[in-house]
Amino acid sequence: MDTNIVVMGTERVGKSALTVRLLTRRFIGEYGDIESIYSHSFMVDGREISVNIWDSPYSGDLSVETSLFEKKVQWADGYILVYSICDRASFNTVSRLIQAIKSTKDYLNADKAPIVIVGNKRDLHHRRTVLSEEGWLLALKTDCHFYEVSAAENYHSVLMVFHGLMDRMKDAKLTMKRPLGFKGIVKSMSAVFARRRTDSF
Ligand SMILES: Nc1nc2c(ncn2[C@@H]2O[C@H](COP(=O)(O)OP(=O)(O)OP(=O)(O)O)[C@@H](O)[C@H]2O)c(=O)[nH]1
Repeated sequence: MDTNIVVMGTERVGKSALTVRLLTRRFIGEYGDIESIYSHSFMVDGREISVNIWDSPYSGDLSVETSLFEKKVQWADGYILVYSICDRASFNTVSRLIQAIKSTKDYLNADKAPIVIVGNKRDLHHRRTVLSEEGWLLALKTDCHFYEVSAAENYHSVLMVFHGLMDRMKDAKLTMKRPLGFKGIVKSMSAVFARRRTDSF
């Protein structure tokens, strides 16, 4: 059984660091800007769930009409929206992303979207510009889960983020949705790269 998760947020907030931490338990420091879809298996309630994780760079354009954004929203069963606690603009973007995902879902007449908000770089608390309370409040207002983590320092808190999302998806009975096989992944990726060649999004 496959389920799809997309990781979104502005540049340099640690999307790749979180994804790589989950997959390898390691923090390697620099990740480049390669866009990837990874596969990973989770045990949830004694059942193995195969998850495709799309580590996706920020396109800057959140309009519902944007086909790439719409494609990501449509592809995913759950969303991890990342900001850096040292970067207020990245927090504001997460707030806009939540609205954009919700309106895209409405526009597509699709199911409710399980979303987890992640404040990353918790180890840099001396440079913090976004309070934990602001993250909690945003989550409360938008009916999302919230975690503050450090991909640099800790594997378990990162694992909690993904498990938290899986639980929400299970509650929404979305893990039973359509499978996306390898062909589907390749198709999504080639759509992304085809668009990249013609468009600087
Ligand atoms: N101190 C600290 N640095 C982090 C943490 N997570 C990521 N970084 C650093 O932040 C920078 C950006 O991390 P990436 O994982 O590449 O961020 P990204 O969001 O994937 O960036 P783009 O690919 O540009 O969209 C790198 O230098 C990482 O080492 C963290 O938890 N703490």
